[in-house]
Amino acid sequence: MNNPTTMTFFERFEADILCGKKTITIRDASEQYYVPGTTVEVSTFEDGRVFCQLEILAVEPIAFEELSTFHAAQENMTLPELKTVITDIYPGIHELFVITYQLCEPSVVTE
Ligand SMILES: CC(=O)Nc1ccn([C@H]2C[C@H](O)[C@@H](CO)O2)c(=O)n1
Repeated sequence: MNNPTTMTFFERFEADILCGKKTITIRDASEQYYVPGTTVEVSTFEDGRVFCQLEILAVEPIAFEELSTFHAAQENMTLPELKTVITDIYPGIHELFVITYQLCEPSVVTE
């Protein structure tokens, strides 16, 4: 899918994204088509509630075995926690993509 404009996150990661502690997400090949420089609308996976916009900064392939404490810190996790999360979401997967993003400030609506 070219130039996707939406992304979902599990609700349990919302607070870390909004306070800037989580600055990457690691996804499977189906989500490799985000385009750096574009802005995506972000909603919860569970109920589709929109909670922010993110600017995509980079999309880079990575093997599961290459995940490091650096990636874990960017996810606000330890490396064992990150590997468990990914294994639970994507059992048996090796080819992954690191999507780096930054939080967009909410736009102010004026009259
Ligand atoms: C539908 C779906 O896969 N949604 C996902 C996938 C991953 N995440 C989070 C969990 C971890 O913080 C990283 C690494 O996969 O991305 C998610 O919130 N929602």
